[in-house]
Amino acid sequence: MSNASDPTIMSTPAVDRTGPDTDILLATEGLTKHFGGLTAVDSVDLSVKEGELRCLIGPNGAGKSTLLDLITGQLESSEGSIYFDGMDLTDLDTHERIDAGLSVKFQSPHVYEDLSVTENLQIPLQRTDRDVNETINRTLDRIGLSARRDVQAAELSHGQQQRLEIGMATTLDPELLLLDEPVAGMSVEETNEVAELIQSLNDDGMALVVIEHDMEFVDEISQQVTVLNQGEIFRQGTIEEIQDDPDVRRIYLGEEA
Ligand SMILES: Nc1ncnc2c1ncn2[C@@H]1O[C@H](COP(=O)(O)OP(=O)(O)OP(=O)(O)O)[C@@H](O)[C@H]1O
Repeated sequence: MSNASDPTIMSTPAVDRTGPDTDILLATEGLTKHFGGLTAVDSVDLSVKEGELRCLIGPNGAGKSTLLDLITGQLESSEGSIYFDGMDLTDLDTHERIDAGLSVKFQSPHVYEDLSVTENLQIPLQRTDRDVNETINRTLDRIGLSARRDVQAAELSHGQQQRLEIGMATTLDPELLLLDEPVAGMSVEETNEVAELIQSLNDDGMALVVIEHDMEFVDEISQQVTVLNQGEIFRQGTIEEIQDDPDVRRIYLGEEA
């Protein structure tokens, strides 16, 4: 989505940071969140390029989920700005951010267990003029649940519920999908299925930010990695650079440098 035709938005700095003249899709600037005396996210400048797959890692309590909640608007920032696709999202609510092209899947499944797989997928399509049947069929194919389309969501395995929720988060083809620990508690087979799904979404051009603890999974899916520690960006680089960095091993893996 682009607002290049809107002169009021063109005159804002957001367009310089994430607009049509740059390949940066999301940029946070000085993003900060205080909880009382604790600074959970501390002056974070995070950039995500169009079509990029970036993993966000870091020790427990590093601020990963808080950063994701600030980007989606679930939490209000204490300081700083969030730019996305030429717009300043900082003061927009979550629904407006979704309309702008952001989507999120939180850690635990939020599917409607009493509804069928297809009925769950219809929920995000209520406000769209898309061809619902075509969109649902394409999504079912993408998440590998075509054969289970009429099954109640309560009957699905944990891994299938997670894939259904990724399907719900992607029916509207967001430009950026944020995933919080998408393979937590999954078997190896379920983890591999989600890895394939994430890669196919990325192959289709979707940018993703994935919070993850499982380094094997990060190694499998990731192009770029950001390490958060004590609310700050500690390192950024490729998975190889991050894995070989002795300071990252010390803070993240608990090893001595
Ligand atoms: N609503 C809240 N009120 C007060 N403190 C909070 C709140 N949410 C998070 N925190 C604190 O902010 C810090 C960052 O938490 P956050 O959950 O973002 O870390 P995380 O990197 O996602 O950790 P984990 O990997 O364990 O999920 C922690 O010290 C946490 O206790």
